[in-house]
Amino acid sequence: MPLVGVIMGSKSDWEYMKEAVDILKSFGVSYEVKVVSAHRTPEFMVEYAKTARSRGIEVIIAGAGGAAHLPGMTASLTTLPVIGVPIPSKNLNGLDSLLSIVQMPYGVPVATVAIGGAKNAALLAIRILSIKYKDLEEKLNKFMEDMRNDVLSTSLQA
Ligand SMILES: Nc1c(C(=O)O)ncn1[C@@H]1O[C@H](COP(=O)(O)O)[C@@H](O)[C@H]1O
Repeated sequence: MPLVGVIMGSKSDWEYMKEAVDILKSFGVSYEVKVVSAHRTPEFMVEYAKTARSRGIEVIIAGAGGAAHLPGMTASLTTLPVIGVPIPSKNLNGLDSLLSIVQMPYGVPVATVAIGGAKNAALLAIRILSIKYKDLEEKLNKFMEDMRNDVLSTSLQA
């Protein structure tokens, strides 16, 4: 049963959202991936969000671009944590996506990452899951240690 639901407004978002899936895979976290659109498939979005918790999903990562209503609308239909990924858009470089996702009204939180920040969305989902799954805490410690060593071992030619 998947723990993370990765959803996106269009298959055109996949080039960005794939990065979240790659991180989940590298941590051995189970996931499902679906195209769900608040605009184009509103009934499916309602069904997806309302059944997610009972199907065993614990965190939802939702990516959308432009008038990015999917993350907020999903958060309005479930009590699960929703992490929003603003997808870089063609005309406004994702600033529209960012503002659509981040400015949620009180009562319906969406944890918004940077424009195109799908990798951090996955890492945040894993941090949330690590409260319950101790093996993930260990893997996160290792990930951070590797990152630290990588930076500290960098030598630049002056
Ligand atoms: N923002 C949304 C929603 C939504 O929020 O429900 N559904 C599709 N879209 C976005 O429209 C953009 C263009 O989609 P197409 O490439 O399919 O035309 C995508 O970035 C998608 O996330």
